[in-house]
Amino acid sequence: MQLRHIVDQIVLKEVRGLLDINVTGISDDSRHVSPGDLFVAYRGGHVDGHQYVQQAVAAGAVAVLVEEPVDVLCTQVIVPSTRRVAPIFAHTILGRPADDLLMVGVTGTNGKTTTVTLIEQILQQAGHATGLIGTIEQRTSKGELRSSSMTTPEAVQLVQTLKEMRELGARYVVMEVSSHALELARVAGIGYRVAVFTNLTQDHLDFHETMQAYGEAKGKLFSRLGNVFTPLADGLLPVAVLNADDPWSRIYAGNTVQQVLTYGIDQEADIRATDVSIAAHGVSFMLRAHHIQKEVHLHMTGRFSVYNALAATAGALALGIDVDTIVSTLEQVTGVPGRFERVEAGQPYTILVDYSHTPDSLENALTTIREFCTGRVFTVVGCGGDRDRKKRPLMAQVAAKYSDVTVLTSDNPRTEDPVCIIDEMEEGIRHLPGVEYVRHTSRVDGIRYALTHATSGDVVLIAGKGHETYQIIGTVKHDFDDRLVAAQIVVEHL
Ligand SMILES: CC(=O)N[C@H]1[C@@H](OP(=O)(O)OP(=O)(O)OC[C@H]2O[C@@H](n3ccc(=O)[nH]c3=O)[C@H](O)[C@@H]2O)O[C@H](CO)[C@@H](O)[C@@H]1O[C@H](C)C(=O)N[C@@H](C)C(=O)N[C@H](CCC(=O)O)C(=O)O
Ligand SMILES: Nc1ncnc2c1ncn2[C@@H]1O[C@H](COP(=O)(O)OP(=O)(O)OP(=O)(O)O)[C@@H](O)[C@H]1O
Ligand SMILES: N[C@H](CCC[C@H](N)C(=O)O)C(=O)O
Ligand SMILES: [Mg+2]
Repeated sequence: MQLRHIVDQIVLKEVRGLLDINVTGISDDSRHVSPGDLFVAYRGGHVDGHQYVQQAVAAGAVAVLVEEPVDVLCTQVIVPSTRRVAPIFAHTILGRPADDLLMVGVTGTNGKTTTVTLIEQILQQAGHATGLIGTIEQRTSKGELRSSSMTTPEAVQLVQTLKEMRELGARYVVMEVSSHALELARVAGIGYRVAVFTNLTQDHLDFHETMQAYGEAKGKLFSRLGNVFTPLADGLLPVAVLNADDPWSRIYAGNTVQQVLTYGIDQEADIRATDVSIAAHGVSFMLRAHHIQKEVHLHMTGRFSVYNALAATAGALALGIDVDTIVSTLEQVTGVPGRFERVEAGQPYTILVDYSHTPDSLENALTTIREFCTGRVFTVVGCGGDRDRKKRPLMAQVAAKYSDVTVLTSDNPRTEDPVCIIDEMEEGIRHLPGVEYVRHTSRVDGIRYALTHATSGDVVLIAGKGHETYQIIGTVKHDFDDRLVAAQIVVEHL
C-alpha cells in the first residue's frame, strides 16, 4: 500500500521524507515491528512511544506516524493525534477486513462477555461462521485464536485480528466494545451492523473521572453507528439495541439516527421478559415481542441473565435470525467460564466463582444468591489495584449488605499496596453496625477462611476474578485460579 494514498485521507501537520513508498504492515509496539511496517507512536500512560522510533526503524519500519518530528532516517508522517488517525492507517494497510464482516458490538458496564457469547452461539446455531473478541479470548467457529489481554484490543491489533478472522472464513464478528476502546478510538472506522447496550453503572472512574464522561464514552457506539470511512456495501441499515430499563438508553436513542430496538423487564420495550422466576440452577421467563410469546428456561440464573438473554435476542433478531433458533440456543447454553461458575469438589455447601468486580454486578450476584440460599452467605471479595478507587468502599458495602460474613481480600493488587486497597474497602463498612467481616490480604487465606467456616446449605461467593487464571501482584502475573484454589482447599479439608 502506497503511503501517499493513505496520507491523502487525513489531516496532517507535516510530512518529512518520501511518501511514494510502500508499507506492508503496521505496528504500535517497537518490540513487534516487521520489515516494511509503519510504526505508530502513542503517548502512553507509562512511556512515550516516540522514544522507540529508532528501535522500530532498526527492526525494519519504513515510516513512522508521530505527533512531533523525531530523529530517524525514514519517512515521518506528523499528525495532531496518532490515536485518532492510526485506525485509518490500520484499516487501509490491512485491506479493510471489517468491511467484509458483519460486525456486532456490545458495550455496557456489565454483561458484555455473556451477551457476546450468547449472540455468537445463536449465530453458529443458525449456521453462520463467526469470530468473537472479548475479555476471555478471541476465537472463531474453528477454535480459539488466543486468550485476551484486553477486552477490546488497540486499533492495530484489532484490525489484524479481524483480518485473521476474515481469512478463517468468519462472516460475523461479535465483539465487546469497552468504554476505554471508544474513548481511545480503538474501534474507529468499524461499521457495526448491530450495536448493543447492556447497562451503565459505576466503574472505571480512574479513567473517565465522572459517570457523565463514562456514559458519554459508551454513547459513542450509538452516536457513530453507521458513520464509517466507507459506506456499508450491502446497504443494510444498522440497528441500536438498547436496554429500556436503563436511563442512559433514552440519551443514546436520541443520539443515533439509526433504527432502535429496545428490550427490558420493567419498562415497555420491543422485546420484553415477564414472569421471571429465579432458581438456584436457572431462570425462566416469558419472552414477549410483536407476534412472539415463548417460555424460555435458561441454565444460567439471576435476573441479570434475563437481561443478557434479552439483549442477545434483540441483537440476533436485528440480524434476521428466527426466534426458534434464538430460544433453542439460549436454552442450551450452560454458562460462561467464571460467571456464576459452580465449583463441585464434594463439599456440602455451594461455591460460586463470579466475575463481579463492580458494585452493581456484585449486588446482582448477591441478590440472586439470596433468592435461593437457605443458609448463610459468605462473600470473598477484593478490588483491583491501579483501577477505580471510588468503587472500593461501595463494593465492601454491597458485600456486607447481602452477606452473613464478608471476607475482604486481594484481587489483582497490581502496583498498589494490597493492604491499602483493603483499608479503602474497609472504610465503607467499618462504621456500620452488625457487620461481620474479616480481612485476609492473601487471597488463598481469604478463600480458605470462607470455605472452612461454611456448612451445609451455605453459599460461598468468590467474587472479582472469574475466569482469570492469574493474580497480578506488582508487575508479576502469578498462577492463580479461584476455581482450582477453592477445589484444592475443599479436598484438603474434607
Ligand atoms: C489505559 C489503557 O488503556 N492503557 C493502554 C495503553 O497503555 P499505556 O498508555 O500505559 O502504554 P505504555 O506502556 O505507556 O506504552 C505507550 C506506547 O509505547 C509502546 N512501546 C512501549 C515499550 C516499548 O519498548 N516499545 C513500544 O513501542 C507501546 O506499545 C505503546 O503503544 O496502551 C497499551 C498498549 O497499547 C495498552 O496495553 C494499555 O492497556 C492496558 C493493558 C490496560 O490495562 N488497559 C485497560 C485499563 C483497558 O483498556 N481496559 C479496557 C476495559 C476493560 C473492561 O472493563 O472490560 C479494555 O478494553 O481492556
Ligand atoms: N446484565 C448484567 N447486569 C448486571 N450484572 C451482570 C450482568 N451480566 C453479568 N453480570 C455480572 O457481571 C459479571 C461480569 O459479567 P460479564 O463478564 O458478562 O460482563 P462484562 O461487561 O464483560 O465485564 P468486563 O467489563 O470485565 O468485560 C458477572 O460475573 C455477573 O456477576
Ligand atoms: N476489565 C476489567 C477487569 C477487572 C477484573 C478485576 N479482577 C481487576 O483486576 O480489577 C478492568 O480491567 O478493570
Ligand atoms: Mg467482558
